[in-house]
Amino acid sequence: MTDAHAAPRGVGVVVVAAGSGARLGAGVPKAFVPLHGRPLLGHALDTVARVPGLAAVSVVVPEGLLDVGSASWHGVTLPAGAVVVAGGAERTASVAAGLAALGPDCDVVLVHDAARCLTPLAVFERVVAAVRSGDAGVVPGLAVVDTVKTVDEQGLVTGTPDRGTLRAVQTPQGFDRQVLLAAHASGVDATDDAALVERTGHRVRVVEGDPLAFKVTTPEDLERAARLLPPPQVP
Ligand SMILES: Nc1ccn([C@@H]2O[C@H](COP(=O)(O)OP(=O)(O)OP(=O)(O)O)[C@@H](O)[C@H]2O)c(=O)n1
Ligand SMILES: C[C@](O)(CO)[C@H](O)COP(=O)(O)O
Repeated sequence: MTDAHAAPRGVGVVVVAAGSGARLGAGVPKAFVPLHGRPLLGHALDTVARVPGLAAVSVVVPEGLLDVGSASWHGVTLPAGAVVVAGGAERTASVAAGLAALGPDCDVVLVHDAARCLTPLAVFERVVAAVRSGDAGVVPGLAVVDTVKTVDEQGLVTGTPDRGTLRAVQTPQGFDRQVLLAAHASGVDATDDAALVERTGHRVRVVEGDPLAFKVTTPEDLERAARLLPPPQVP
């Protein structure tokens, strides 16, 4: 856990962008689909570059898009010093690859979905502040507005959890770096990084998320993002 008495080092951010985007069905990997003329990944990185205390960034992309080096890499401007690495077949493997590529200068790590490309900076700041306050893991979340049912394989309801105890969680998810490394060392797959940390017995806190941190998953989500993002300024 981050030592409250040691001088804090910086914040590292792993941006996962290696998914195929099957549900979006755009014909190119989702993070490289344009939104107002620029890839979702570029929009996500605009905000990552403004995270206070930023010390390292790793961007995880599909193997076929590792051709970094051109001035405008698939229309994406990388934050200074960012490294680009290949992802894995599942999100967990992509996060592990990005985590391994982060430089030594960070003690707090944020894991962020490129697909949550409109996440406001304030969410990043809330997550970092909570990790720095001593929580091993911190996730942004929103209260659930629908009643949620658990079901069996036949679709029969097996229970109705108390809605007041549920949160729909988003990214960036923030962690003490050593805790996240240990959690990923298990090699287990999970739908988010906090679940891996929870399994190691560490405390994970939920802070307030933001509706703008929604994940672009379907064509309708992409249309919604286009409506929400102010159009680019024409000189
Ligand atoms: N093997 C994978 C799978 C997902 N991701 C990233 O994890 C985030 C959340 O995943 P999701 O929205 O499910 O993206 P896709 O896997 O691309 O979507 P789909 O399931 O529709 O193919 C995205 O930024 C995606 O690029 C990744 O880096 N590596
Ligand atoms: C990490 C995540 O965005 C938190 O809500 C989510 O679990 C990713 O799920 P996906 O199926 O990989 O999109």
